[in-house]
Amino acid sequence: MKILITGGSGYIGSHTCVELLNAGYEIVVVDNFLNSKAESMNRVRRITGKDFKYYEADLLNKDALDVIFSENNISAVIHFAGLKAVGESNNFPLKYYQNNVTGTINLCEIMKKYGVKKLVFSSSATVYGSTNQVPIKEETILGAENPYGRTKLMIEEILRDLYHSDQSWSIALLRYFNPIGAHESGLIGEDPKGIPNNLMPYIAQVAVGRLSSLSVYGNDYPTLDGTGIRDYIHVVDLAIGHLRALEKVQCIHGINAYNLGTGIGYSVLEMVKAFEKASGISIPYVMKDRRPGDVAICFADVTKARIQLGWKASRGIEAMCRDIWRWQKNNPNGYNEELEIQHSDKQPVLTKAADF
Ligand SMILES: NC(=O)c1ccc[n+]([C@@H]2O[C@H](COP(=O)([O-])OP(=O)(O)OC[C@H]3O[C@@H](n4cnc5c(N)ncnc54)[C@H](O)[C@@H]3O)[C@@H](O)[C@H]2O)c1
Ligand SMILES: CC(=O)N[C@H]1[C@@H](OP(=O)(O)OP(=O)(O)OC[C@H]2O[C@@H](n3ccc(=O)[nH]c3=O)[C@H](O)[C@@H]2O)O[C@H](CO)[C@H](O)[C@@H]1O
Repeated sequence: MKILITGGSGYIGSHTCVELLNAGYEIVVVDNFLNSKAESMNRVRRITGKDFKYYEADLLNKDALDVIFSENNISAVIHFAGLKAVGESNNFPLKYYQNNVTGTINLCEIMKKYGVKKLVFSSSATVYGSTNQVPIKEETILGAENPYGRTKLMIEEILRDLYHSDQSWSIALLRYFNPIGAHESGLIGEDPKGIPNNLMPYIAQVAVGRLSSLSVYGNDYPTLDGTGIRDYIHVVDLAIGHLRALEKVQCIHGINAYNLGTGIGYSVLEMVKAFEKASGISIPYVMKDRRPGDVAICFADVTKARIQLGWKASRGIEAMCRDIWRWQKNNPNGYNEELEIQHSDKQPVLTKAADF
């Protein structure tokens, strides 16, 4: 029995592949490589010493999904595949609804056809909108502020309807806070296309000389130093959270949302200092106006995941910064540096990468 990982070549997916393989699971990956490189799959093999199949295919192509399910004995799905850039989603909402929502509906239809009803879904703290009640509990009223966030909210609703129509489904909705860091091998990590939107990849690219200085968005928030506070979580802790959620959906029916964070908030300037300490490199920054749509403080109440999944993040910001730096230093241009990509186990191309 195999676990299908959609979007498994991406940042969080590749780290989860490592943890699944290390825990003895057999996996199969589907990704269209729209926002990732196949090289991450080679790196996962290098880290784990284990082999697995991956398919270059798009969730918008239902026939391709059908082939994947027919060729593999899949018992459960971890569904990462989706577009995730907030700004881009404002400019191209249809692309986001099409990719994220239709892609998920296609996946669920094929899962249903093959009687696979165990699903772990990548949701986001973005479904809490601009709530200012912290720590944020799962019961907080939901409301997203941009098309990306609304795709996550809609998918959560669709999955709730699906469960209510057929209670033999088991679904975990994992609401990630701010995933950062990299595998301690330095072989896989976050490799954003273009200029990073998010804080830590931006800082890492300043450190490695790809960008000149960080813009700090707002120093007049009601926080200790005026800068925004977030709940940063090490991507390996997050990946392990998926294993616990997978175990949960394998033994109970139902649909449940879980916050995956540390429960601790750090400000932008605290993160800059922590990164400087871990890397020994000074990060020049300039204060700018607030970024539209940002909240002052956002961190999770993680009690539910601790009690119901038996999961708790264990890595602190020192480890997060150290591991980002190791990844960035060893791979200053992300996965682009690898000249030769071996496709030994790559499955036939089932569809071209989406061309919206
Ligand atoms: N990274 C974060 O800060 C964060 C926070 C909250 C939630 N999430 C969610 O977690 C998931 C994974 O995020 P990530 O940071 O690893 O992103 P990522 O972009 O690195 O990984 C997503 C992967 O999905 C693939 N993909 C996208 N659309 C596809 C499609 N239609 N068919 C096949 N493959 C497709 C991409 O090529 C990519 O490899 C996403 O759903 C994202 O919305 C991420
Ligand atoms: C607008 C945006 O992308 N929002 C996404 C981002 O939220 P977040 O805003 O929580 O993450 P982020 O990494 O973009 O920003 C973290 C903090 O750093 C600040 N900052 C960020 C970048 C920078 O160059 N300078 C700077 O000061 C920012 O104002 C905030 O206070 O990540 C989340 C991950 O859970 C969700 O996916 C959000 O939808």
